[in-house]
Amino acid sequence: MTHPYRVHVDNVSLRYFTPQGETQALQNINLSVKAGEFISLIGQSGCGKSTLLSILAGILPPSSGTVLVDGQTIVGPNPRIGYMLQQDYLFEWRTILENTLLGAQIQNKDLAAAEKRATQLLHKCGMGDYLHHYPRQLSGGMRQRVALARTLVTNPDVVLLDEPFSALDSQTRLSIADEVVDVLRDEGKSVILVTHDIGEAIAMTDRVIVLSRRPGRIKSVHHMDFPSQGGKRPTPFEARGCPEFNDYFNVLWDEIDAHVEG
Ligand SMILES: Nc1ncnc2c1ncn2[C@@H]1O[C@H](COP(=O)(O)OP(=O)(O)OP(=O)(O)O)[C@@H](O)[C@H]1O
Repeated sequence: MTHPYRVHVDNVSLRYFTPQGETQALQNINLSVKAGEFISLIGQSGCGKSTLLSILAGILPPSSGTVLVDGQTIVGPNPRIGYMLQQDYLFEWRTILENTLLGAQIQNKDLAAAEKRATQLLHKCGMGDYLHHYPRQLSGGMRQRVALARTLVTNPDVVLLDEPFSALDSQTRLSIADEVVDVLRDEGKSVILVTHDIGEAIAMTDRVIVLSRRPGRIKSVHHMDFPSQGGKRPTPFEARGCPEFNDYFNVLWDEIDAHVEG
């Protein structure tokens, strides 16, 4: 059965309970993502972006509401959902290929098939010459490319990206954004990106969702429509050169800034 949306967040709220008291982190979040669509979540620090991503990943149960992937309720970590974090968490004693295979081993997948896919993915991510290197031999950008291949090796339908480039220098960020988007679009994934970088959200995703100050609610939704270049959406780097980029930036800046004013 096909569902109109790959991911559907239905009225999700989350309240943290600690010895210091309660924190209402998210309130009545409704959101859908189509197959192959890229969205981003932006908002002030503490508005609940990472909390929402943890709920989507199935590692934090919502206090109320549900998350569905193709109509199926997410009740825990799910192989259909891949999660790429700010830190790459590569194991230093495993080669690049062995690191990439990790998820497939944990999920008891056919290892010969997984090795073939891992090798293909590493080539696709520009790491084909480094299969038998160790993480310490790689730059930060190269390590994140390996982390992407590792996230994709089990072929999840949905990929969650939590500030995936924030540990990288600005030049590397720009080039890796192009490569990551290229691989994820080519693989047909649905992507949910959390970032503090408004430019990254505009350049990389089809829709930017602004969360309000805590408790996080959806404040506004913005479609990033760029004129196609050669029949395709411009790459993140090309998008930054389009006049629309500055227009979107100003709108989103105001959205977040206006919010600070209260
Ligand atoms: N484990 C926890 N226990 C209690 N409160 C928490 C916990 N994790 C987060 N919070 C609180 O919930 C709110 C949302 O936090 P969250 O980390 O999701 O925000 P964020 O938008 O991702 O922030 P940032 O942009 O700074 O990473 C914050 O007020 C935070 O202090």
